[in-house]
Order: sequence, then structure tokens, then C-alpha cells
Amino acid sequence: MADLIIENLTIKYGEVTAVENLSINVPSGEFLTLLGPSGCGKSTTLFAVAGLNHATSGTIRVGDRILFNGDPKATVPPERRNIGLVFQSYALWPHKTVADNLAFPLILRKMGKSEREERIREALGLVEMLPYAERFPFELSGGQQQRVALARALVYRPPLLLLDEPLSNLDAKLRERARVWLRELQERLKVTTVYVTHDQSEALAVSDRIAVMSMGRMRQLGAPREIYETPADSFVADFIGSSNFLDGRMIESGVDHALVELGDGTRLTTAPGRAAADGSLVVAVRPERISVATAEGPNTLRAKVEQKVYLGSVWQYVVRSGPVEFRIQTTFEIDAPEVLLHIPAEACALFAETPVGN
Ligand SMILES: Nc1ncnc2c1ncn2[C@@H]1O[C@H](COP(=O)(O)OP(=O)(O)OP(=O)(O)O)[C@@H](O)[C@H]1O
Repeated sequence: MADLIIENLTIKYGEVTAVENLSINVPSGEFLTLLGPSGCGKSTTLFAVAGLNHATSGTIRVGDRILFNGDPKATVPPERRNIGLVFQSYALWPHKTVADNLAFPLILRKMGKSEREERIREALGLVEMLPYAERFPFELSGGQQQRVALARALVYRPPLLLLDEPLSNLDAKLRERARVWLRELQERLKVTTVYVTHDQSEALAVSDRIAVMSMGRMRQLGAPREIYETPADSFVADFIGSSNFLDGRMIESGVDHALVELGDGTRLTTAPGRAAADGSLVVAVRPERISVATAEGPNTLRAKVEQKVYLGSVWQYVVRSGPVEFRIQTTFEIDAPEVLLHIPAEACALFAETPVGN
């Protein structure tokens, strides 16, 4: 298996800069996810690694092997990159059986019949599809077809596996099961994997690390928990999970804490952070981190309950304190028109700007 190294990758389509100065190092055996909203450049990045589009500048290497460095003579064509690729559409050949679908990349590599048969058996065994070897794609469910597509990508034992929204054609239940299974398989094979999705819960569930992208740039790279709990900016705080963004101003900025004032005059002690030059800031706080308090104290505030929605496992509310409106979440029902809330200091991240980007 091998490291994937992307350095200063820029990809332009005429006036559009789809990817800008992207650098990521994916160590051997890692499961890295490119996560971001539609159009942020995830697929363009993945396609550049596969050699399916023309990068403008930068370097792409697998281990010591240069795949792209801007010099056309050094660019390795896609069929010689030896990368396993799985797309959203399974792209199986409809007129070939499952076994023949897997045989094709091996025939291209001029592999002999007996070795081919052994590899096909091994790959179908990995994805638990061995009994279906002689079926045609139309005789399989969507989930089974996706397993075959994965087996076809793995059959020649590539050092690098690229997956572009591979589960998005599956229904929600199957999708959840498939991601657990996919992650287990990847851990077993230790194949370096780059996974593209716009689904944050999928990214949090399967990845060793996540690269959050917006408008062609990487906003944050880190382990799922790090991305969720300490977002680098307000875009990440907004895109991963859900956050309240409360306008305020900096009263006191310390090394290990800050004191801010919200629009209703409430003062909150928060984690340290930045304000804009004029002292204005936004406090990002996740609905599930706000709790109902039993007595007034530091970081408590009284709010009117304006909306209530039952979501099955939790209740969600919109509450208001003066001009400050935010969402909270509880596992029990609040019946009163007013509620006393506690916002823990460590649950408050400060940013100089409200979220921008897509
Ligand atoms: N062949 C192309 N010609 C011109 N612009 C393109 C081309 N392919 C992609 N783009 C543009 O590049 C940007 C990034 O597209 P890309 O497909 O990488 O986004 P994405 O994050 O994968 O989105 P999605 O989740 O919708 O697939 C978009 O603005 C898109 O319109």
C-alpha cells in the first residue's frame, strides 16, 4: 500500500477555479474523506488523482511515483495509474456476468486464466458475492451491484482506492449498513482510500480523517471528532452538524477564556477565540450542548419558547431572548412558555465572521 501526496493542486476550467492550491498527504492505509457541499471541488480532486481530468498545476504522487507534476511528459495516463475507482453509478457492463466484469481489468493487465480465476474468487469473497459470480448485473439488487463494482476495483489489488459517493444510490437503511461494511473491509485490506461525499454523517462514521472543502479550498483537515468539536471556522461549524450563530461583541479576551456580550445583554464566558477588528464576533454553539438549568448562575439566560418540534428521539425548540434567537434540543418535553438555559463555556466557539461559502 502507499501514501498519496497531493501538493498545491490547482484545477481550472476556463474562468472557474474548481480546486485551488490543495495540499493533502494521505498516509498508507488511511481512510480520508473529502467532504463539502455540491460544487466545492471534491469530485474534481478525485478525478485528478485518477487522471480523468486535466489538472492545471501542482503535484500528485503515490509513494515515490509521480502521476502528475504539470509536465505533460511526466503525466501518467489513467489506465497506467493502477488505482481502484468506484463511482456513484455502478458502471458494470450489463452484458457481462459478475465474474466477467471482474475479469476485464485483469485481461487488460494480461493476466493468465488460472491466476485471473483465483483473483476473481478472492475479490468476490471479500465483498461476500461469490455465490453470484455467474449472474448478470440486472439480476442483482443495487447494494449487490455496488459490491461487485467495489470487487472490480479491488481485483487487481490497487494500492489506492478512490470512491466517489459510492453509496448514494442505496436507500437510507442499506446505506448505513453498507458504510459499516465498507469501513471494515477497508481496514482489513489496509488499502489507502479517498472517499468523496457531501453527507456529513457518513463522513463522520467512516473516516480516519476528513478534509472539509468549500469553493475549491480546504477549510479544515482532521479526525472526525476534531472537526465536529473544534471547527476551524464558522463554515465548518455550520456545515458539520448544526450550530447556532449568536451575534455578540468581545468584552475581554483571555488566554484560556473570553467574555462576550450577546445582543440581549447576556454575558457569556466562552472558549478563547477571535473577534473582528471592531470587536464584533459570532458565538457558535451546538443545540445539543445547551441544557435546561435549575437555578440562575454564570452562563445562564432566560428565553421564551417560540417553537417546538417532536423528532422521535429528541425535542427541538426555537427559543428567544430579546433579539437573540436560537435552537435547542432536549430528550424531554418542555411545557413552560419560558425556560432557563445553561450554555457551557467550552461549548461556545468564537469566530470573527458568520459562515460564508458553499
Ligand atoms: N468539466 C467542467 N467544466 C467546467 N466546470 C466544471 C467542470 N467540472 C466541474 N466544474 C465546476 O467545478 C466546480 C467543482 O465541481 P465538482 O464536481 O468537483 O464539485 P463536487 O464538490 O464534487 O460537487 P457534487 O457533490 O455536486 O458532485 C463546480 O463549480 C463545477 O461547476
